[in-house]
Amino acid sequence: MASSSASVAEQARVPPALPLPTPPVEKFKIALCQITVTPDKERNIAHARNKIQKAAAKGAKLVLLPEIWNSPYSNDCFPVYAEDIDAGGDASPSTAMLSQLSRNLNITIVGGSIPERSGDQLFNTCCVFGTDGNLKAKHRKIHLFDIDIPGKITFTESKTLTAGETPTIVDTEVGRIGIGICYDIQFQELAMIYAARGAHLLCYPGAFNMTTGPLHWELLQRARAVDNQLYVATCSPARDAGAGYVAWGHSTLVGPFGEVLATTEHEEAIILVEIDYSLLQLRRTSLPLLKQGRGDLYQLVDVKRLNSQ
Ligand SMILES: NC(=O)CC(=O)C(=O)O
Repeated sequence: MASSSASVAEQARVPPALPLPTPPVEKFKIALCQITVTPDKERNIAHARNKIQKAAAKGAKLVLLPEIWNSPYSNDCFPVYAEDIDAGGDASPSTAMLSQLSRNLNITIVGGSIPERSGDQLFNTCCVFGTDGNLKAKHRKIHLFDIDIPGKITFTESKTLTAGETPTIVDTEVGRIGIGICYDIQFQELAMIYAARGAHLLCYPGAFNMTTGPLHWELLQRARAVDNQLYVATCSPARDAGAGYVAWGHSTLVGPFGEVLATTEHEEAIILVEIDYSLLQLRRTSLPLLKQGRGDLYQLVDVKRLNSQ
């Protein structure tokens, strides 16, 4: 808790120019696997397996999957397709596959998201596996997708899902990665906290829709990247125009100047692209935003860190 001698803001203040940790690798290939999702869960798992193997064979050291890749994206399906990730094994065939592949292929996997059952609650959860096959982090979507755009789209994830309570930043063999799921990208403070904690890359598995997709998908990714001067990767399911929820697609990698480095349309695709972390420091030297922030006028407060002190 905050002591009386220092204000809450002073205690939780995030230094504007936290030194960037030295990443374990400077350059590597990331694969964004924009895959089709069907009502057949076994097929979805086998299909994701196949695409991850293909990506690794092409040299990917980090593979990113879409939001809700083992199930259709619907409140009716979440309870039916949900897995008990903590129980593992047969209780979570989707994450068992990711764990096995990350170990066998010696790659890091940011495993999109799947519906997770934990006791009597359901979450929209992303699992990160290291090259040893171990679960390094689990991010439960913090901001549930409850929106109502009249005549366009209404969706209420909170009908079935519970929101996560923790930002997730993880040290992997391919750098320090901050995780968000889809709607989490709308909330700039989450990305700012990750940047302040030294993230090199933000990964957002997402399934934007046909209204917010064209308006916000690329804009938000570029905004998060340019504001925080880091890489931002997104991965969507491929579009199925006949599905109840139609995904926008357009999985993308954005660089630390806000530049789109690679993207695609809405069909199935594996986007393979190089990340060069040496650009992070270069861009931050050219454009010293982090040093120039006016901490005397405004500050970012890391409430989670403050509460754990
Ligand atoms: N699945 C989502 O969270 C979708 C979303 O954020 C959107 O804007 O579309």
